[in-house]
This record gives sequence, C-alpha cells and structure tokens, in this order.
Amino acid sequence: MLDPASRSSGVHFLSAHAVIRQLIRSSGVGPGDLVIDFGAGPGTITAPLAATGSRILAIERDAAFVRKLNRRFADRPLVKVVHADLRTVPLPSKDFFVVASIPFAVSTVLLRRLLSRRSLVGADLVVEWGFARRVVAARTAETAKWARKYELRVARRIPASCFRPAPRVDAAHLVIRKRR
Ligand SMILES: C[S@@+](CC[C@H](N)C(=O)[O-])C[C@H]1O[C@@H](n2cnc3c(N)ncnc32)[C@H](O)[C@@H]1O
Repeated sequence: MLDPASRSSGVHFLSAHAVIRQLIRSSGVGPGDLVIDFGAGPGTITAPLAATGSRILAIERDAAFVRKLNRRFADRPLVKVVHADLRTVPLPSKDFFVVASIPFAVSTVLLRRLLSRRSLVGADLVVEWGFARRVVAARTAETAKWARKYELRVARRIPASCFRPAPRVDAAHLVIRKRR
C-alpha cells in the first residue's frame, strides 16, 4: 500500500516541531478543553496536543491516515479519531478550540463554518500566507463581519521550508479569538 502522504497531491505536512509547539502554546488549551485538529494527517499536531490533557477530535478524510491515527492513538482515550470531511462534519455545540494545519484549498469553507459557530472560542491555524493577510485586512463584507465577532491576527509567517513537501508559497499562523 502506498503511504497516504504520497497519494495526497497538494498536501503539505508540517515538519517543523517548533512551529507546532508555538501553535499549541498560543492556543493555551489544557485539561478539560475540547480541541479539534482538522486534517490531522499522520497526527503530527494531534500527538503534542494530546500531551496537554485536552480532549481532541482528530478529523481526517483520508482512510489510510484514519487507520494510522487509530493505531497511533489507540491507548489515548482523550483522542477521538473521526473519519469525515471537514466541510460537512458536524461541529460541537459546546465550547471548542481548534489547533490545526489545514488543507489550503478548503480554508475559506472552514473559516465560514467556524466563524458562524457561537461555540468556537479560539483557533490557531496554519493557512496560506496570502489568505491570512486577506482575512486580517477585513476589507470584504464577510471578513469585516468576522472581525466584529472575532479578533483575527497573524502571529507569524511560516516559511515554506517548514513543510514536506514544501508548498510554493509561505504559510501563516492565524490566531482567532472570540471577542467578549
Ligand atoms: C496540510 S495536511 C496537514 C496534515 C497534518 N495536520 C500536518 O500538519 O502534518 C492536510 C490534511 O488534511 C486532510 N484533508 C484534506 N482535505 C480534507 C477534508 N476536506 N476533510 C478532512 N481532511 C482533509 C489531508 O488528507 C491531510 O492529511
């Protein structure tokens, strides 16, 4: 069987552990929090997230990655692997956080879903650099509406060299926090 990564064209996996640590530290999640890792892949973010003691939903569409995740987290009762498409999977009605490096192609769809949920408390996302800049600029009616409900900022630029394979463009750590 082919490794799942080799079959996923256009998918870039974070290989810089320092970036993953920054994402998790920024999120501030801990025991008792519900956290979603969208597009969990091989579990590169899921594993250090699990170490925070939070409850994790690792959502992944690729069946081979789902098998891998189930094996990897079989002894971690706080990690639930969900075989689903992030564009349609039901989102929690109780407070939740997101820490994820998402597939760039579905960034808009996912943000639309997340930012229309009252239960989203915060998100730390890896997205395409240009996309992040457009979101925080809040120049469209939609992004301006998001900005009224959520604080949106770019924490840092993430060079393409932090991924395997490297994408053609850099990425960003996008921070989203519900306004009080
Ligand atoms: C950018 S990779 C990130 C993988 C991992 N989080 C990491 O940082 O290395 C995106 C992952 O999302 C998965 N994926 C792509 N489209 C998806 C969708 N619509 N729903 C759920 N997962 C998806 C891919 O199979 C891949 O594992």
